Amino acid sequence: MSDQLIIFDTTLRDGEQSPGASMTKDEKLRIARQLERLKVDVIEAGFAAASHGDFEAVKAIADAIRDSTVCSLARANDRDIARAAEALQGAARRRIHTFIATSELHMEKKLRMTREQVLEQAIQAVRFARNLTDDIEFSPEDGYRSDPEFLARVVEAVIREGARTINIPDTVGYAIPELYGQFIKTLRERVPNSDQAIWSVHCHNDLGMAVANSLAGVKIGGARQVECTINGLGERAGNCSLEEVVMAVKTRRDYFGLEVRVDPSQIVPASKMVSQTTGFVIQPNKAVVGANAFAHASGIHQDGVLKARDTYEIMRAEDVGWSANKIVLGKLSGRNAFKQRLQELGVVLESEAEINAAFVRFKDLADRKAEIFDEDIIALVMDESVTQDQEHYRLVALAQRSETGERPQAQVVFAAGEVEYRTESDGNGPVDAVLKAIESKVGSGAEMLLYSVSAITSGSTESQGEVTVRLQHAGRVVNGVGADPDIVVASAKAYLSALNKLQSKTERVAAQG
Ligand SMILES: CC(=O)SCCNC(=O)CCNC(=O)[C@H](O)C(C)(C)COP(=O)(O)OP(=O)(O)OC[C@H]1O[C@@H](n2cnc3c(N)ncnc32)[C@H](O)[C@@H]1OP(=O)(O)O
Ligand SMILES: CC(C)C(=O)C(=O)O
Repeated sequence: MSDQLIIFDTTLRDGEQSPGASMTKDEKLRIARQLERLKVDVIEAGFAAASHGDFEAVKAIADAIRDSTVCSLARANDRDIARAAEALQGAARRRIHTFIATSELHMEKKLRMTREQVLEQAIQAVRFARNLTDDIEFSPEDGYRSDPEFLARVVEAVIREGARTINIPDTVGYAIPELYGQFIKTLRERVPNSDQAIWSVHCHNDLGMAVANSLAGVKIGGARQVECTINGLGERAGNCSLEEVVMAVKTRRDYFGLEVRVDPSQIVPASKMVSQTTGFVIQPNKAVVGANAFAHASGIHQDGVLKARDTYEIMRAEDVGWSANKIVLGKLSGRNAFKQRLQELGVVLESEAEINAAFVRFKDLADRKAEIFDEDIIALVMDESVTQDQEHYRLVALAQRSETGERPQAQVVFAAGEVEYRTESDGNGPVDAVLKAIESKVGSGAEMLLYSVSAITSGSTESQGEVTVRLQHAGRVVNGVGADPDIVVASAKAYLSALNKLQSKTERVAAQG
């Protein structure tokens, strides 16, 4: 038996059957080119008989793709099969995939056909398709819920007619891995000409077992083709996810002993393209392609990964197309990850005491903010070095009240050396009230040349605000910077930081004479 596992991607056919995932011809063509870069063996481009648009999409893909086989699905009737063949005419390698349901339920209630009629229609369909092209795949729809004895008769007959691939779908995601694997194995043993075809699995994810079932079909059943989709897109709860099945086979080559042609470095680009095209967002904890798949947020894991990646990673982020793994700093992080990030940012803190003080402030910030970005750390360390060097004024507490139609009020407690001051004021806005309250006690007489606020971390209202205050007094100009998720607090810190600098300059001037 071959040790090559064929990857049959059906994102553009079964994936498109997800409600809301309909794609235009150009979108499908763009994804097909990415699937070719990914080196999937077969691209199921659509269902040519479904509509004029899908015919054109299958045709465009067949005309453009050179390195993967291009396939169209077709019901087991001449019209659908002829339409598929026509759309696929320009393909370098083409496949017609025809199907008909074989379970009692589907035959009786949906097709309203007897077993013998279904058997005959399957034979006629494959015979007709075989006259149009060599590469024919046959699927007994709802195969897993079909009577194995009848299923074996159908499969034997279509192989005799020239079907090269026999795909046994778990159409409604009812299978259990071990049972599905055994089902395929037993079926292969029952079909006398089974070795004249490649066996394939096509699993749906209704019970969340599509990948596990597909892998059992391979390992236990001996299937050598897996039908799958990018991001597990597909009818209802989706299909077997391509990225998971490929990385399982590659990562556990010791167990499966199989080769896949897929270039894993194209997985994440493909996943992003499909997500952006369909608007189906990828859950962060999705295996392989989720934003958190290679991210570490807790100190013990971060420490382990920094010392040896394989302590907590079984795959390399770069191998599947991420730029790198991620150490996400937050409240669960430890000193080692913090120090490493300082180093990466080129921030040099001289002593362990300085690092420890910055780390305490980092933990304090992390308690108030979900994720700490690089800019947060730089601001936090800058704040810290001012504090270490020259802190005379320190913010202790602050309260402010503003209401529509009322003048904002602020109460501030700050320390000047050993003495603590309580002060209050109103102002045009909450920031104005706070700064006026401080100035009313300090009486610096400094003129404010600049007040600016920026969100120093991207994306959300959770970001830290960074406030810069520039003061001028007696011919000297100083900048004070303060950062905090609350911009009124950041403003008070920035103002006090500028006052500290003014004061230390005053002291230096006084000392010099
Ligand atoms: C398990 C799967 O994913 S199967 C693929 C599912 N994908 C799709 O259905 C997407 C594309 N489908 C379509 O665009 C349309 O359903 C078409 C063009 C195929 C058919 O449209 P219509 O002719 O209007 O038929 P409609 O969809 O209402 O019903 C399906 C008909 O096909 C028959 N049929 C279903 N499966 C098959 C089959 N594999 N082979 C032959 N006939 C079939 C049904 O019995 C029904 O026949 P009836 O009209 O005599 O009752
Ligand atoms: C047509 C077949 C392969 C299918 O999509 C299914 O049964 O789920």
